[in-house]
Amino acid sequence: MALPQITLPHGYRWRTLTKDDQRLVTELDTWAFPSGLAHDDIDATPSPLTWERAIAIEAEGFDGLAALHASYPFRQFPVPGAELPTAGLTWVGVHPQHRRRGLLTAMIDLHLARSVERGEALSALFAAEAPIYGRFGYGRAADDLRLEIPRGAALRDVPGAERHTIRLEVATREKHGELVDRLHRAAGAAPTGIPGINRPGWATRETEELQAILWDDSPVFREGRESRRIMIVELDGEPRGYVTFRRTMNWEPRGPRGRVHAGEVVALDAPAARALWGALLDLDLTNEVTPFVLPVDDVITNLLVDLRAAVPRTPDNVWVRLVDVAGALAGRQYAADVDVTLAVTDRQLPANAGAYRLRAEAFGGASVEQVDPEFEAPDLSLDVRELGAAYLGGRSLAALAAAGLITVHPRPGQPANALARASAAFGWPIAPGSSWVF
Ligand SMILES: CC(=O)SCCNC(=O)CCNC(=O)[C@H](O)C(C)(C)COP(=O)(O)OP(=O)(O)OC[C@H]1O[C@@H](n2cnc3c(N)ncnc32)[C@H](O)[C@@H]1OP(=O)(O)O
Repeated sequence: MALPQITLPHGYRWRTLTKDDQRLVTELDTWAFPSGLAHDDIDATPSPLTWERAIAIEAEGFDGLAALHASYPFRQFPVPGAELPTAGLTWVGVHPQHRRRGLLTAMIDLHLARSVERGEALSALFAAEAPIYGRFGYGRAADDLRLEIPRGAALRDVPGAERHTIRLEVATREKHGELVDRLHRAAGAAPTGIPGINRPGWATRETEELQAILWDDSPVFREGRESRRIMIVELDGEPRGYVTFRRTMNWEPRGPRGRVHAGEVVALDAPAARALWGALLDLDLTNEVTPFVLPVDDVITNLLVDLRAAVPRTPDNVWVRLVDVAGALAGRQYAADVDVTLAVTDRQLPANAGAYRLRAEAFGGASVEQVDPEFEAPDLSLDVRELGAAYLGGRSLAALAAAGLITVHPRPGQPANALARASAAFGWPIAPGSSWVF
């Protein structure tokens, strides 16, 4: 497929990539993200890339690649009460010799143009550095929770947890791939068991490449940790949840100080979650459990008697950009009835700029109509970046307005507060978040 016409700075040209370019990609990638690993070791592991979505930049008189970006084709990216085709921007890197010349800017323009062509209403990403992507219309849409939970930390009781049993095995795709995929999807589709109330941002590994990298267990990437293990919680022989983990050992004068590095902690209901966490917090020779990323409202926040002792931190998780504002607004559900007109600015995608009247029923259908702001005065004015931040339901429009990032236009004689109503509608009962970094 021909690339859309996006101009590069003088002396640079676009280059498509195939899997035969793996070494070039590794060389550029280790310039952008310093790594002590040998290139042969990196190339021996599966690549997560969907090659036809990986685009590089070459420079005149320069060996190798000057820059690279790619995206994952998420066809079912969860948004509040629905799923939307989404381009998961990833592997963005510019060789340090070519930085700050506008190559990232050109790559984002190309990425957005291709996303429009493919009909992807959203783009989502994890940011290597938080200040990079706001200028391109991405909003910080979700946070995640990092914990360091002391071994044996007291947990609240949940009736029925005691009926569960625990199985511990070495994790392999052959044995656990189907189970993990099924439970992960089910936990994202209905984290509270209420049909339709999903976890926005809970991306699944939709491609074969993403499945392959998930299960790869090359020793060079383990950093002294053991091979990947899995703990499965069962009720009457039926799997109800799992956690993947690796332990490290540390013998200190006061005794063993091992650590459990938990990958993904997933359970279908509260009793299963209580049983799983109870077992995870009770592994011999360890004194701490560090889950990788958890949703900020994960059940563990309410099960732990002393959350403070687990030193909670909440860095940014998924960033979201609306590629098609009308399609994205109509493509999610809302938590309250709403009728609001939004005036949206968008520097990179001017076709998005305009006024949109959004009408939706709580947890039902939504419709969006582009209107003439001359005749239909907007209630709120905001940039596409703020819309991205609020889109998954994890960041309140009212809080963004309180920070001066959204302008509210009061309507004379209308008592209802459009900001409060829109804020309630854009929220969602379950916090957004992805359980893995893409
Ligand atoms: C989704 C992902 O893959 S996240 C991974 C991102 N990659 C990395 O962090 C790897 C290391 N860094 C890099 O490869 C590069 O420095 C990049 C990709 C961050 C930036 O690439 P560049 O080609 O230098 O960016 P470009 O020249 O287009 O800069 C565009 C603007 O962003 C700003 N910018 C670029 N990088 C950063 C940063 N890390 N922090 C803050 N601002 C930044 C520039 O100053 C510039 O601002 P201006 O328009 O006001 O002048």
